[in-house]
Amino acid sequence: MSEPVSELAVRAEKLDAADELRGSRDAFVLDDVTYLDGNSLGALPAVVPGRIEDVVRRQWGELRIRSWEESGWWTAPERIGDRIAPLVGAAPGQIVVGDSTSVNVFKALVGAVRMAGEGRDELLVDATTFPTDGYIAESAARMTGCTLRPVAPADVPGALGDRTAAVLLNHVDYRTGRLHDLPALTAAVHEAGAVAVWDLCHSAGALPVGLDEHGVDLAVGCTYKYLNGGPGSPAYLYVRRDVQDRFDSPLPGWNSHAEPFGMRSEYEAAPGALRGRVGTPDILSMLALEAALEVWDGVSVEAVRAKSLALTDFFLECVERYVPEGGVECLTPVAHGERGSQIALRCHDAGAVMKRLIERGVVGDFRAPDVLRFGFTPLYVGFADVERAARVLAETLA
Ligand SMILES: Cc1ncc(COP(=O)(O)O)c(C=O)c1O
Ligand SMILES: Nc1c(O)cccc1C(=O)C[C@H](N)C(=O)O
Repeated sequence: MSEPVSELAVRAEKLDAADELRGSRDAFVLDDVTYLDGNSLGALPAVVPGRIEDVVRRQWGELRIRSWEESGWWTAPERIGDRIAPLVGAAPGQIVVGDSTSVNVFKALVGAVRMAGEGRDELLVDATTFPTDGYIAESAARMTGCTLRPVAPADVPGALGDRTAAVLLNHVDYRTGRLHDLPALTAAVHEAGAVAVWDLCHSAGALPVGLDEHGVDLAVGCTYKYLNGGPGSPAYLYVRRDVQDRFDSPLPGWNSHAEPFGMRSEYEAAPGALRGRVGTPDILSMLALEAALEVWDGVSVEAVRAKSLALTDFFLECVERYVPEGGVECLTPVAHGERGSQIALRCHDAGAVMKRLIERGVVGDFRAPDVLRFGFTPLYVGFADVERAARVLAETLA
C-alpha cells in the first residue's frame, strides 16, 4: 500500500465524471453494494418489473389466448433475436431466442456435424470450456458417431484436419476471462472445411463479436449475464444466413415447422433461423428479457468495450497498488486483445476470501479451486466501484 488511498479514489471520481455511460446506471435497480458479478447474473433493469406486471395482468390476465397474436407472443423468439443481433454483429433474421444455452449447444453441435457432411467424424471442443458445453459435446459426438477431442483454443489450428466436422469454442473463458481470437480461429476452422460454433456467454453485451463479419457459422449464448435478462432468461441461437438451409435441427419441434398450425404429421422445417425454435416459448422470461434489452437503446457495444477495458485496467492498477506483492496472482491476460470483461485473481483460500468480500459489500464470485472472479458490466459499474473493490480486497487479505 505505497500510495495514499485517496489518490486512486480521486482519480476514480474524475473517471466517473467523464464517463459517457454513467447515465446507464440509473436504468438499473442497484443499492450500495459494489456488484461485480454481472458475468454470472446481470442486475435488474428498472423497466422489467412494470413490464412483467403488464404481461401478467393485462396480456395474460385479460387478453388470455389472444395474446399469442395481439401481444406478439408467438413471434417473440425471432423479434427478440433481432434485438440481440446488433449487439453481436449480426444482421436481422439469423437469431432465435429460446431454451437454455446448454440446449442450444446441443442443437448447434449436432446441426454442425450434419452440415459438415460425409467423411468428417471428429468434433473438437475447447478443453478449457465451461463444463456444460463439454458434457453436451461428448453426448453430441456419441449420437453422431464422432470422436470428441478436447483441445486448448490456441492449439485448434494445429489439430484441424480433413476429418474435422465441427469445432466448439468459447469466445471468453469463464474462469480466466481470456478472450480468444474469434476471427483467426474461425478462419482456420473454415480453411479446414469444418463448421465453427462459438459460445458467446461471456462476451455478448461486453464486447463486439462480429458474427457476420467473421463468418461464424453457428453461435449460442445466454442472456442473463451482460444482457441482464434475469435468472434463467432464455438463451439464443445464431445460424448464419447462408447455412440456414443446411441447418438440420436435432430438436425439430412444432414451433420450427414451416406450418406450425397445419398440425401435419410430417415435419417440414421453417425457412431461416426459425428452424432453431423447438417448443412453446417461455413467454414470461422472454418478455422480461425484451424489456431488459431496452437499456441498450442508444448505447453502442464499442462504447461499452472501451469502458470495460478502462475499468479492468483501473482494477489491475488498484490491485497492484493496494494488495501487497504475492497476495494475488492475476490469471487474466493484460493485453487488451486477449481480455474479456472480467478479472480473475488466484489467491490462497479464495472461497473464504470471497465470502468476506461479500460480507463487506463487494460481490464477485469464487470458482473452484482457487479463483476470485470480478465481472465488470460497463452499463452499471463505475470507477469508484472498482477502487472500492480493490481496496476492500486488500483489507480482506491483510
Ligand atoms: C460459457 C458458458 N456456457 C454455458 C453456460 C450455461 O448455460 P445454461 O444457461 O444452459 O446453464 C454458462 C454459464 O452458466 C457459461 O458460462
Ligand atoms: N447459470 C448459473 C446458475 O443458474 C447458477 C449459478 C451460476 C450460473 C452461471 O451462470 C455461472 C456462470 N456461467 C459462470 O461463468 O460461472
